Amino acid sequence: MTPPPSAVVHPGPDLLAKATAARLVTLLVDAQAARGTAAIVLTGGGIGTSVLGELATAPARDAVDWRRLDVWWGDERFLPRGDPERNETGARSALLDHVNVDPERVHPMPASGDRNGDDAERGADHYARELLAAARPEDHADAPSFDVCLLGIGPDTHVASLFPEQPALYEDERTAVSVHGAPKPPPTRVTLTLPAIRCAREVWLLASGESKADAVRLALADAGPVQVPAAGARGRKRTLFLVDRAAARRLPADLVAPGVL
Ligand SMILES: O=C1O[C@H](COP(=O)(O)O)[C@@H](O)[C@H](O)[C@H]1O
Repeated sequence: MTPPPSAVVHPGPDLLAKATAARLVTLLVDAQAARGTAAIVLTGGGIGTSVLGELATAPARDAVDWRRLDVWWGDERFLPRGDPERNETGARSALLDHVNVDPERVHPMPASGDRNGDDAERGADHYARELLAAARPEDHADAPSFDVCLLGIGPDTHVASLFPEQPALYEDERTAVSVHGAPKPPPTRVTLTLPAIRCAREVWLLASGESKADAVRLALADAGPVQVPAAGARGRKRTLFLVDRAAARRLPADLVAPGVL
């Protein structure tokens, strides 16, 4: 059974980003010690990219063997490679350009105009095949058992590019799909599905600022994932909400350590 989620509240966005980066160093070092390699799923968005920036300058960052890290993305805006709005572009300039990753182990999602042209559907199928090729028999799934999947939360409760009530949320087989008509620009995207996200040992949901307070409350309530996608993003071993005070403002007191809010 999937363990229930828990929440850690930090005073503000800066400490949230720094503390999450420190937590990531420990998780990746532990994963490499246990299994030889580690696999992370990156997110875009404001706080997600700040965490990557903090990881690039974290004092213990070189305790991680960056050559033995597999890097995946939870979603991507289907735009040309190098477009500043792509999550990949943000992750490269915040972190990946500053650490010694093996380019063969970095798996960006498809871009418009690359080998699949402007066909986001074909691009998503290609990504699903890459995930399948990386899965090992012991994963018992069509995607690897990522050590950690980072996800930002939108004010509408979206995670990755899974927006409330959209068809991608009904997907129970494919691990990556295209999204058309996303309510947040750009309208065309590629995203991991909930079954792929649930392959992760740990899912960390990041939220900062008052505009996320209702979304965080709903994501921790017993809401259905079609209405509240963040409520469906759960890790096999652990689901952690890493939030700042403003984003935690509407959480029930029993979910927050005394004196934190
Ligand atoms: O469009 C997206 O938005 C979410 C959340 O972004 P934020 O700036 O509100 O934190 C992000 O997690 C997702 O990866 C991205 O494509």
